[in-house]
Amino acid sequence: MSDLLTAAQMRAIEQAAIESGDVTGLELMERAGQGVVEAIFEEWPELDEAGDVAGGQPPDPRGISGNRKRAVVLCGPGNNGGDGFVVARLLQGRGWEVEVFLYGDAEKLPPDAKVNYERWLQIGAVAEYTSKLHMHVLKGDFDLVVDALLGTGASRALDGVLGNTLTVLSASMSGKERKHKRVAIDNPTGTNSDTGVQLDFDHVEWTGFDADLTVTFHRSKVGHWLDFAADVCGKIIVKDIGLEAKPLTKAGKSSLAVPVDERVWLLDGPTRSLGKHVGHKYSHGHALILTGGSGKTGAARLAARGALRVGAGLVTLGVPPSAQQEVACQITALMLTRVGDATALDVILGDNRLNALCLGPGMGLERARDLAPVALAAKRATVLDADALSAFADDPEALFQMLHENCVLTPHGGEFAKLFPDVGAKLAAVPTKGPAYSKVDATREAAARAGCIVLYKGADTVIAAPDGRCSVNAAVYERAAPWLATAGSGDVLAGFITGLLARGFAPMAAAETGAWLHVESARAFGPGLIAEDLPEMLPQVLRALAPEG
Ligand SMILES: NC(=O)C1=CN([C@@H]2O[C@H](COP(=O)(O)OP(=O)(O)OC[C@H]3O[C@@H](n4cnc5c(N)ncnc54)[C@H](O)[C@@H]3O)[C@@H](O)[C@H]2O)[C@@H](O)CC1
Ligand SMILES: [K+]
Repeated sequence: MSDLLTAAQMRAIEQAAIESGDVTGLELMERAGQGVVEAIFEEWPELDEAGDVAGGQPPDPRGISGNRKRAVVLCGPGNNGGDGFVVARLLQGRGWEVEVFLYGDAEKLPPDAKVNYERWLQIGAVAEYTSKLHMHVLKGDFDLVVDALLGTGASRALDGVLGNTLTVLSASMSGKERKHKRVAIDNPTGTNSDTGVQLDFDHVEWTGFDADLTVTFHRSKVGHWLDFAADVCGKIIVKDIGLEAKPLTKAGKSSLAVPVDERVWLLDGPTRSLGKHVGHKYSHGHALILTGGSGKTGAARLAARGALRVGAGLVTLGVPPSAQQEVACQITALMLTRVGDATALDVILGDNRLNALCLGPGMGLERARDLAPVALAAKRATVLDADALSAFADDPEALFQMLHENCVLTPHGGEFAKLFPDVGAKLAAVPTKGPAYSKVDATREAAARAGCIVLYKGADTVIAAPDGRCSVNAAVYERAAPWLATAGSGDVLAGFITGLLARGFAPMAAAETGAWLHVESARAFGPGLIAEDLPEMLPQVLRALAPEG
């Protein structure tokens, strides 16, 4: 999958293509409409029978309409609506019966949309989009409903006519009983294409357009992978509309978000190690994972198992004396060392072969506060998770001052909001104007402030570096793994990242690769997963990726 674009980036690319004279806006709109129609028939070939009419040919004027497929196209007031008029015309050209509804004032349509509105008027009617529309659709025996109401220009709260109708339409026709398919053009109305967040609407159970398929153009948009949108896009198909990637300026490029895929592992996963002696355990690094006290060591043990499975040569658990017995009884391939306090840790870190640290899982707030300064002063690649983040909730600045560029912070939503309260508040706010602020923006801002990698967890995990690099590891669509939301799963993730750091992965690559493998391990196991299973699935996942690795 290629870069993910914001609405502004997409507009800039379109604008540059239009200004270069290579293509007109009208041509782009035609290609967009064609792309949607192609995607519909690729996804549902059965819809292409088009009654008794050959694809692409005008309908038989004798009108044997019994078998004709029927579509409702809902058009909005902008260019997304313009795409809808193109789709209506092309479907009709393939013999479909098409009903078109317009939300908004035809006189105020932007120029290209207006042209396509008028082209449609030559061959069909346009009805007003009213709050009663859903009744019509519900009663009708339609094969397809096309949402061309709002696309990348959706910018504010929905009004009652738009919101109520979409809610009733979606809510009353979900599930298998529904006969028709639903396609959203560019993004389902009710979502913001930058943030994936649901547009505001004063309705308790507001759902928006719940699509089976979302057809977008040139590149997928960031919002397709984040938040609520991932629940309602159905499936994403990206259609080429003849735009080249080049017009993004250098500044624009550095603000791209990229999706994480198997390349993060394949790049150097199978071979990455520290020294020339690939076969030696120290050449695969040595991770130190600090545990909590007696009765609280499970989380760190999970992390340690993850670090070992992902290929760290050695993994040692740093335990307080009170937990030594407990941990010793539980481990085999892992090692154990006493880390009673900060002084003890300082001594242990005199061994330079300890090249990656993990602080946080089950550690306890007090121990985390005590040990973090020494651990961070040692300047080893370090993962800070769970208690190592919460320990600084009252004074995040104290933590930021100690962090260095080889650190990876792995907060979930609650921890993120405590460490970066102003950023969290911006993310939670419902924007009424201006560009919307997404989880991508928030994670980037947090990484810049912390001066290290921030991995903001969720089904839509976002990973950012202080220099603006950013990637999205989304466990949605065909990668959905809802069973990953299980106790201890985050500890294993911290362990994966620590193990990769020990092997010499750069912090950003370690975070991306760890997050990607985490989801793959969950998918390989399937429902019923518990955190202990995640490290054990890794060999299978890695074998499938690089059998010789
Ligand atoms: N610009 C281009 O050249 C192309 C644009 N394309 C299509 O154009 C879309 C973007 O077009 P626009 O920028 O016109 O944006 P949209 O068509 O998404 O929406 C803009 C219109 O909706 C109104 N609006 C925004 N939020 C609203 C709300 N909550 N309730 C009611 N009305 C609201 C705005 O006032 C404006 O009239 C893309 O998503 C894509 O589908 C494609 O045709 C490809 C080419
Ligand atoms: K739409």
